[in-house]
Amino acid sequence: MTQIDHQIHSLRPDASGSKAFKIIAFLYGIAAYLVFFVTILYAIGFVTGLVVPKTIDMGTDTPAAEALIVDLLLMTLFAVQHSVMARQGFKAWWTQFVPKPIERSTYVLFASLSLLLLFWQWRPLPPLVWDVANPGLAVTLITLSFAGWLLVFTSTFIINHFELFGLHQVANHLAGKRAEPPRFKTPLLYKFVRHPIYLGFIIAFWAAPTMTAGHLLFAAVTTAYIFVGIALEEHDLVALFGDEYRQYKQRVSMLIPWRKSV
Ligand SMILES: C[S@@+](CC[C@H](N)C(=O)[O-])C[C@H]1O[C@@H](n2cnc3c(N)ncnc32)[C@H](O)[C@@H]1O
Repeated sequence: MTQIDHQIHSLRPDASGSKAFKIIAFLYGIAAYLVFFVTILYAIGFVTGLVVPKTIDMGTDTPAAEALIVDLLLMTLFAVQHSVMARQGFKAWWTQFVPKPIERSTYVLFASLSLLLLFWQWRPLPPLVWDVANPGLAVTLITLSFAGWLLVFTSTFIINHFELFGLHQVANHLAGKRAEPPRFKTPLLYKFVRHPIYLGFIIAFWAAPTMTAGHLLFAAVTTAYIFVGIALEEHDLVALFGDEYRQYKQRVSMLIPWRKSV
């Protein structure tokens, strides 16, 4: 058994546990999923500036330098939490304390809470970088942004929405089933790009008719973080799936379907 095989084995949700624990774990999984769902809906409003009470261009009036530091700290907190807790080594360590069936739900809950903290504490940076005056172009950009969010949602369902957000694991545990080990998949959009979810986020963050300095900071830092996240994720995927993933990387672009990219 390789080290990775051992880690995967140790991450599989345990089919054991009392009925009461299984029910509590299931309810916890549903609660974590609902928190995630509210957070992602809020994220759409936060970035597009629509519907929600506090958007990326609202918040406490703060001197620019202070706003820059606060916003960078909030994004760093999210990036560190999101990346560190997703690594196989970290999962193998913390499942000594967190029951395996609820490991993914706990990850989803922590990621959602750090995003909610970002939305709450975000400081606006109002200077305009661009403001599209042409109504047709403005509508095209906002439509493109929603197309980005749609790409994110669709891709999660294509790869496995309920497993990504922990519901599959708690439902399996409740039913007394052992989870299957992770499988390499290239369904639909994954045949054209390796990271359609991340592509959707990039489109959603950049396609804005009004781009303030604060929004630009958010789009630039999250895009940089996505590239770091891809490097870390692909390192793990190569360790998990070996040549299958190496060949996939050679065959299929990272983000842009019509251009072979690394
Ligand atoms: C948030 S999803 C993002 C998936 C992909 N990077 C994207 O942008 O669509 C991250 C999870 O998907 C898994 N994953 C990514 N590509 C995969 C593939 N081709 N087959 C199976 N799992 C994959 C990773 O191991 C990780 O647990």
